[in-house]
Amino acid sequence: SSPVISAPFSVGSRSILRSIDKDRAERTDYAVELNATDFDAVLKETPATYAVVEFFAHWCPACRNYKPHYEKVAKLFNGADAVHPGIILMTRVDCALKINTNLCDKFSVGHYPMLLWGPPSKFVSGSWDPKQDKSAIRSIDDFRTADRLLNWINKQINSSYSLDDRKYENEHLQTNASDPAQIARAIYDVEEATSTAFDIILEHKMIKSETRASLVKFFQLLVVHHPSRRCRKGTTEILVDFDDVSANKDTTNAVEKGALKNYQICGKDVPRGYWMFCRGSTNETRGLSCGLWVLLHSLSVRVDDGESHMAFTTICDFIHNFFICEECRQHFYDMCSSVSNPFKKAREFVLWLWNAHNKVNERLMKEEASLGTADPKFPKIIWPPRQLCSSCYLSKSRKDKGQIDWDHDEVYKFMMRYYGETLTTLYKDKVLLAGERPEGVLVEDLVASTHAVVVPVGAALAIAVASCAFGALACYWRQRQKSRKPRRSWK
Ligand SMILES: Cc1cc2nc3c(=O)[nH]c(=O)nc-3n(C[C@H](O)[C@H](O)[C@H](O)COP(=O)(O)OP(=O)(O)OC[C@H]3O[C@@H](n4cnc5c(N)ncnc54)[C@H](O)[C@@H]3O)c2cc1C
Repeated sequence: SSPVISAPFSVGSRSILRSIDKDRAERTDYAVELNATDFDAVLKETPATYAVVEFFAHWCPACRNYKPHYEKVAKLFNGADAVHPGIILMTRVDCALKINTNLCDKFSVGHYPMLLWGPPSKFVSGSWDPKQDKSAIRSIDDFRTADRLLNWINKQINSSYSLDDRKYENEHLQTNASDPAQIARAIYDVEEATSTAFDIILEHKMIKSETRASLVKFFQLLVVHHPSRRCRKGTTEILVDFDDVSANKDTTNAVEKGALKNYQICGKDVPRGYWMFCRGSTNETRGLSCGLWVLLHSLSVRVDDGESHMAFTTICDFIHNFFICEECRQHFYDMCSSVSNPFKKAREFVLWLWNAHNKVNERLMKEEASLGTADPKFPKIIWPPRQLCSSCYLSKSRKDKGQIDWDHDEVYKFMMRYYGETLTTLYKDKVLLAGERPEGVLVEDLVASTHAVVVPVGAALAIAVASCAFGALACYWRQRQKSRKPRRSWK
């Protein structure tokens, strides 16, 4: 029988998906444009050691002329193909936008463009005053050309970056495709994809009585296995209250009333429009759909044998009901439906998803080539390439026959490493746990340092009651909770 429930609606297309990505991320530029709503969040979360903020006004001709210089430097440090990633975050704030007036005032912006430099954390809820002697934030006084700006930076941090620096590029491969360490940065994309997907579900009013169960199941999967701690935490909060906000009432009504809008699935500080691993070289490519794939793979490598088939149906149902790209849902649905025997081992599920993704890659490879819609920097490839995992290829692979002989044991090992160990929460627990929490709920207790979840008795019960009606995964999950020792009692 089919593992998925039937689609109750028909929305979306690839173009919608792309326009959403486009709306959400201005990705033609390397410097990240921030505004008063995301300034603190982005600077707080960036893994970079230093930040440059350019305050400008979009009407200012000098700023327009300066932009190519600033971008030249930003290109070295920002984006998926940065030559020196993770060191300096280059940003800009348009002070001509009303929303940014206070922000620009706080940093004493008196002329355009004006550039400030400092550790990202110092900009968070920060200010700058030219009269202030001792400030971790400094004004950059020599930045008129790309060369001069880079020189100024080099002097600050004793570096010798050059505008001519080039990353070693394999002839056929993208730099990020051949560097296994890059996936560690994808934790941000997985968070952004989770948050964006949830927003889309709400914006498009996709939670209906027919789809509700599949969302709850997916949330349960996220609570236990999402690679980001703060997404596990946020999802738990939603799940604990999900019945209150949506069950026993008309779900659509509850959603329309905005009850779920108050919940932020990965917390309030998740950066937006900031795809790191999934940043395309044009506005129309990558972003959300790349982030979703990475999320799905990172879930697949975290489930146990006993959960594998339920995780599979949960993901199939979720994509089918909630992925806004119609064509994608349909193709994925077909692949899900062709699985006839339940998975017994997590390995089978991991490899199924890997193979399904490669089937999509193979199809899109041809389609994008004929339509000219490929991201020139990230053409589709059959994955993983040899450069990433040479042992995944059996030595006698018959490349000439257009066929790859995979060593599936090696592929499995590689997937576990790549999406498991390497892709994991980077930030400090303390910072996360300082966040607000709903009254009486010690949500941090729900999230242990491993990917297992430790739930205080009350919360376990609340979630179980809210979810057990929806199927085996919930009950299985509930049992897992019961068998774990609560760290602190529920208050
Ligand atoms: C479930 C789903 C179905 C989709 N179906 C369609 C469709 O039918 N038509 C369509 O036009 N678009 C579809 N998309 C979007 C499309 O697959 C890509 O996500 C999008 O084109 C962006 O491509 P990308 O270059 O960022 O790489 P993606 O394909 O998004 O991959 C993201 C990253 O995952 C890694 N990766 C690549 N292949 C594999 C693999 N086999 N196993 C594990 N990791 C891998 C790579 O590091 C890659 O950069 C779908 C997306 C999803 C999530």
